[in-house]
Amino acid sequence: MTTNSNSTAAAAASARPLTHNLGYPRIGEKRELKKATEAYWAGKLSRAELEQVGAELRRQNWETQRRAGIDLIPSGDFTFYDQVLDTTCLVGNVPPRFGWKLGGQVDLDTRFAIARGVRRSGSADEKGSECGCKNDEKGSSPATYASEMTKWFDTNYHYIVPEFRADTQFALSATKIFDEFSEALALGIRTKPVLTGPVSYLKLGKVQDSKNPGFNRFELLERLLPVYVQVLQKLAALGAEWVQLDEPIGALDLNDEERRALSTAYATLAAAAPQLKLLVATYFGPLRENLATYLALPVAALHIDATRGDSEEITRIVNELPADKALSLGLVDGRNIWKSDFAAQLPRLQDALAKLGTGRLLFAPSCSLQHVPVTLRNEQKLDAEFKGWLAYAEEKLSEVATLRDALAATGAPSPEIAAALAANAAAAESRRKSPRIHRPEVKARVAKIAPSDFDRSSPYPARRIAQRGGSGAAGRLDLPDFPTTSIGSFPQTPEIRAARLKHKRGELSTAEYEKFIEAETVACVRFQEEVGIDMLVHGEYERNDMVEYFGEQLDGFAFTEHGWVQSYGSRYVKPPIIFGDVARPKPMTVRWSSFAQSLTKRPMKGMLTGPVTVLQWSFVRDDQPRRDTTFEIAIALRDEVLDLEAAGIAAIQIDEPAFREGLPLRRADWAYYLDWAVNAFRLSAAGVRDDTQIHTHMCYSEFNDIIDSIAAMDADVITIETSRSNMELLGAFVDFKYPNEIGPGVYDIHSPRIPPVEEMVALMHKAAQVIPLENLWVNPDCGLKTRGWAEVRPALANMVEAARQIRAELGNK
Ligand SMILES: Nc1nc2c(c(=O)[nH]1)N[C@@H](CNc1ccc(C(=O)N[C@@H](CCC(=O)N[C@@H](CCC(=O)N[C@@H](CCC(=O)O)C(=O)O)C(=O)O)C(=O)O)cc1)CN2
Ligand code: MET
Ligand SMILES: [Zn+2]
Repeated sequence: MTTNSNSTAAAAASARPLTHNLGYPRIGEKRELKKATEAYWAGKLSRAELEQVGAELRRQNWETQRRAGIDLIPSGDFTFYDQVLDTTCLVGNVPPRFGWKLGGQVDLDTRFAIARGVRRSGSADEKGSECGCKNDEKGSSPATYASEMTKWFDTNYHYIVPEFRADTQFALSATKIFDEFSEALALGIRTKPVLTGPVSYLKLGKVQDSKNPGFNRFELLERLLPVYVQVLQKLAALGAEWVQLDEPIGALDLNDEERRALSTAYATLAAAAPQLKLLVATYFGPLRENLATYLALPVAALHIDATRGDSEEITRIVNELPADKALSLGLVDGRNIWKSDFAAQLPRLQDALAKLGTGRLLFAPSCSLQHVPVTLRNEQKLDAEFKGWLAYAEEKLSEVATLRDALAATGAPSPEIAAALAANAAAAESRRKSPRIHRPEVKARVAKIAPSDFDRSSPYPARRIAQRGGSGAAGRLDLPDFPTTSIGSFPQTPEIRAARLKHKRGELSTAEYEKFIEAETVACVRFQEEVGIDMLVHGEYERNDMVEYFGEQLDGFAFTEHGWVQSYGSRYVKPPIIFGDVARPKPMTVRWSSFAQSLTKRPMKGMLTGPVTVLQWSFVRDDQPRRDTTFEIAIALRDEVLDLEAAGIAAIQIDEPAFREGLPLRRADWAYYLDWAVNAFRLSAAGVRDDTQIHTHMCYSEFNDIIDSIAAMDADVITIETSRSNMELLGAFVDFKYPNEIGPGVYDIHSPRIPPVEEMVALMHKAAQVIPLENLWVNPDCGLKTRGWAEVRPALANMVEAARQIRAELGNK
């Protein structure tokens, strides 16, 4: 059996740095994992068949990485849902409400239950019923709601939030990490198992303990460490040589206690498993004031993100790294799809090599490759020049190996290496010089932005009168008190997705496809009228995704066929690629908004995705600041907003659900971001007349610390997600005295549950205590695209009834 530990020896012998990888996408190049998982949930695939798909994906991934020239290949990075959830199962931290008892093994169905909740038996678990935005799948029984889900750092990936209580106990409760190591070993690959580190695990979770709400979860470290010790010892016994522990919290603001927890944890772990080489990985940002702590951890190697670090810090690390430690340089960007620029990297690497020597240097991508698509091989439709600029996961691994080979070569490089370097330089040059990237007219428009372009003509109180009337005058919109509306999308049924696929394949003409979408839109408008909603939406049936759809219509964006990335569980996104200056060749949404408005006398809300969200959910260019790209998008959206207004649309929603996610990981960097992000939104919105109502929508909570910036966006109406937190979120809006109109969500769209009228009335009462009555709207938490009609019909009918009751009780008209 040839195992990869031989390559460790080989590397030492030939004195070249080791290559390794932190994690590989598990979804499969054709989304095999999604299809199998959803089939299993639907009862169409057996547990054994699902496990078989998993095993096959792991085998392929390991083989791919070996072929690419990676010495230390990860295991344990595969997961059927989420790697943090896998850690929860490993350490037996299953929340008590799932009825699992410490001492047993956590099986696959319990994993899925934690992630998705358990419904009352008998309710269909259909494909479209998963949560749409962020959170849990509260089943009909309160004992079985899912664990919360939240954003993984500043990515569009969501992890399952660990829950802690004062009485939480841990025990080794899953064999997955051992099984996968042995599985790979049987294939001749001695992998490097990957675990979420204990301190990040605690930091990224939250206390859910009604008896001890103020409990400090770091007190659990002592109880948690023995399980990690057991895991490490068992891995060592199975033959592991290296183990990777992810502690990405190094990129966050940490307090002294958290830093101490890192020191304590690794002192314990290193002492308990002296035969193992521990590699602690941090990524997504520089270490700053956490640097000394990480440098002092008693481990074999420290991995840092060299694509997001600052270069002075990296130089310091190279110079100050203790002699008993190796440095893993994450030099190939795991968060973007661009090819590396070797010429820019090699000098710095040569310097690191000269200082550290081959034995103390490892090469890797910056972070797990789960944030990029699998392989470029299947992209048939990208033109050769453009494709030549890109690297997905598989290609990034080859880059790591090439960089190592180029550096390890003594004397003249081999012809292969020389050719690889030349090809890389040619690609970089072609991209730098491409006329497709630079559009002087776009840059000229950005340069011409005037301070007044960020401001509406009048302040909100005057706009309010123009829009909704007041002081005896009628406004442009005839709305009752507590107007009802929805957030935009209606159910994206399998029929709609199937029709779009047929259209894409050329099996359905554009005329036929549009006729089909029109019919769906008509039905949606009729439904909203019948149920009695005041401000309508067209349903967004024509959209595959709220970002990809705009990417497909804007210049400067490319879209891919297979560029899927996991967003959460079995839900994936295909982020468009922003490669050049952004421009709008023609109106994007006017056709559908006008069509929908023509069907009804009620106001039809135009529906756009905001500049920050488009940026945040795309792969972005790395040759200009994010701010500049966002302003280009904002100008394109501004033109669209004005076209909608000219087409007679009286209310336009500009969604910014990723506004919070875009916030830098370090508080010290917030002010700069908030300044340009707010301005980008204002630029997109401010061109309209006073009587055109601008809405925005956000569905990721925790606005408390940025509420003043949200107010500064100056939307006339903001709809936000609040129902799950029982309106807790509104606290921020009260303390701050949010000046404009607000629709706090009263219907949790992440759940298949139909909210009863009384419940929504009660939520409105809560909101009415803290928000001026005349500012309140009634709406769901988010769009309805992931729900089914069977739930949406009665839920919206109940919502309208709730608004009627509130109006009768508290309203004037
Ligand atoms: N970009 C983005 N990020 C976001 C969100 C979002 O809406 N968009 N919401 C938040 C939560 N994240 C989410 C991410 C994905 C989905 C989601 O529903 N994804 C769909 C894919 C959406 C899509 O692009 N659909 C395409 C392609 C659909 C498809 O798979 N078609 C089938 C065939 C159709 C069929 O028969 O089902 C195929 O190609 O094989 C379309 O509708 O055209 C999925 O994984 O199932 C929901 C929420 C945060 N981040
Ligand atoms: C993730 S926010 C979604 C907003 C969008 N307008 C929708 O309703 O789907
Ligand atoms: Zn939303």
